[in-house]
Amino acid sequence: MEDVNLTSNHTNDIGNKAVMIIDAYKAYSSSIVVLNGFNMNVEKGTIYGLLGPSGCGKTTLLSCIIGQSRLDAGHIKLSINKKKDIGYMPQELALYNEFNILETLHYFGLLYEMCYEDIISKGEKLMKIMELSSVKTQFGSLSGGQQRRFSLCVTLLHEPSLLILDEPTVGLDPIISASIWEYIKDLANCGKTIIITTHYIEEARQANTIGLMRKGVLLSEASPVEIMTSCNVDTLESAFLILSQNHNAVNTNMDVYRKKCIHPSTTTIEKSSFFEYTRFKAQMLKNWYWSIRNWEIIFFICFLPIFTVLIFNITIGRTPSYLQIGIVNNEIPSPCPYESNNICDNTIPLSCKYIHEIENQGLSLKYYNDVKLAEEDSIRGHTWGFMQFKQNFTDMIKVRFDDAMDMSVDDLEKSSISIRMDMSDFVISKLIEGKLLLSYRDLAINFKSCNKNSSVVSIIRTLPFKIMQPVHGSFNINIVFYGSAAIISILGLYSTFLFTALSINMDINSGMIERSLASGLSISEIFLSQFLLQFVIMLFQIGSMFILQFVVFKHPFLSSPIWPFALVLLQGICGTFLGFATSVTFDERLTTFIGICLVMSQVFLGGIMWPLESMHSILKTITVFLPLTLSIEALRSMNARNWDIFHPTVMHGFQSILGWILFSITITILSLKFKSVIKRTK
Ligand SMILES: Nc1ncnc2c1ncn2[C@@H]1O[C@H](COP(=O)(O)OP(=O)(O)OP(=O)(O)O)[C@@H](O)[C@H]1O
Repeated sequence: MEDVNLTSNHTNDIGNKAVMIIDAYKAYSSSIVVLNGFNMNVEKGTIYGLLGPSGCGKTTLLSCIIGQSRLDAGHIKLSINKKKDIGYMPQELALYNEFNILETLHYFGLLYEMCYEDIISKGEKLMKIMELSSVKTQFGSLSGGQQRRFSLCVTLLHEPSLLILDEPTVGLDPIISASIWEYIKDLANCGKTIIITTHYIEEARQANTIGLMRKGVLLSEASPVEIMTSCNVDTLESAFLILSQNHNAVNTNMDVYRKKCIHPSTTTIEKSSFFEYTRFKAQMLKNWYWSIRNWEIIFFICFLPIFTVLIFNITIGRTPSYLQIGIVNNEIPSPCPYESNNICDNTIPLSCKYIHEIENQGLSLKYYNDVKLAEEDSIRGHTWGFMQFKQNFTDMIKVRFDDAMDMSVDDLEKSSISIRMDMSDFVISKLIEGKLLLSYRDLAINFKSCNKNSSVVSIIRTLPFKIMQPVHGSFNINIVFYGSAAIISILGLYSTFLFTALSINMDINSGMIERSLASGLSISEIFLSQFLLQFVIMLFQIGSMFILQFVVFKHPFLSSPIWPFALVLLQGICGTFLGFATSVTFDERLTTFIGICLVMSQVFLGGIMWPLESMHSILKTITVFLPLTLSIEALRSMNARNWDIFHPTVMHGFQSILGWILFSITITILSLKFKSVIKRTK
């Protein structure tokens, strides 16, 4: 919403006038000058018909009168100074299709600080006048004419003294239009002032005064009869044609225009206060109705993180089953015919003992008598590779480790296990490689129970490493645990961003925000109520993600839950503010693209797919400024390393997310200040 400049020396002492506009200027750009020295006077208790061709600036003018837009220069003086003394009916209906009539009346009534009984009695009276029936009917299911009449009911509900009606009869049949005009005339007789715009020029004959607007100025302002008499015609349409032809519009000289705009514009309408409990309650009530009517969206947003965490844990990091490798064992006819696999039994060949450990690692084996066959099967994709034990493998390996220096190349070859793998799949080939090494390690462990001096044991003990307990983490390393912090953080930020941007955009597109702001609601109340709704959803989302991840799927969680929870909550809050910032700065489509960019960049550049350490130093510096990079690292460090809040890594994570929250708030404030954003794009 644009701010409205309020200067104290412009009082609303304007005698019998309800509205005075003095020397008004307004342009959207150098090519769209809408008001160019515009003057207008509306007497109290009269109907003022504002006429002009489409696009001449009627809506812009009305929006300046109600304090939604600001003039570039000039003065607006009103006999009233509070927004709630104005009843504004926008050109578009700007009401929720999903709400029923009672809910809509209840919302707007509360915005105007009316009590429930008052809302009901006045609402029913108006409904009768406008010939509308059940209050339980959904607004969206009313006919076009009924919707327009109901929109007028909403405008009249709080009995305002100044009514501003933007094309109230557009698209209505003549009978309904006539009944609306009759009612408007009754209101004027009761002392209300009405400004009405219409495309139907002849309809405006019923107004007390008519203002003919063209190219940013008022061509004439008088009673319909006076206008027709002065032009010597008997229809308003002809009069308008003559006046337009006589008017020599000059192209606006922008330098002159800018000089005019040196002095600030003024208006006597007050800005809505920052916070008013009743209006906030109205907004919360609206959010409640909205959530019930759009339960699918609420359900999706609440369960999106749960569903994703479930899928993540169920699908990623699991060991692929039925990984088959081929075995060619020239030492003994395959498969090994031994009943027991006693590791200490020296009569069992070493190849059989090793094959047994491989089976224990969950790999399935396919035996071949010929290397050629094993190779062909592997090329066709029936196995992930094959290994070959040579003849006398056990004997040769003993020699290799007892007396390797004197061995021939041929014997050395016989003491090796040849492995040929399908390396086209990175994950599976690395997994099989790891399993083969692990089965070798297990073979070694099992041998410990046998003769410790055996030469075979010495094979196992050839590596000069003693692997000790890890500093952080466990031997049972898992990609899912690595991604744990990232998945929670991305869901925490993205789902709140999505929900906020979606609901604010829906409100902007329906025109509901514009209409509510004209009814006195403040931007702070809109954001606060949206934030509260979002906060409740966020608590549910984060709570359920934590329970699933750390209780059900037992991801490492070494720290106290307070700081990790607080960090994810801040990430959610950041998503909410980013949602505000983008939805008030950009339109719906751009907001969607920004959301997608946010997730993609975070996934690919934020150290989620691959460690940051592998990135080019310039890219690494850039990624630090993404919303989640540092806070994901902080969360991972708290959970897996038990680092506290004072550790620099954790501290930087908190600082980074707080910085992004501040950045989003700043963008929101700047957008609201410099752009007329709480408006549908025309
Ligand atoms: N937010 C905006 N940004 C840029 N241009 C705008 C904006 N709002 C209106 N305009 C332009 O200003 C001019 C006046 O528009 P406005 O809606 O005030 O006219 P109008 O007389 O109410 O038209 P209509 O009778 O068709 O509703 C139009 O050329 C319109 O395109």
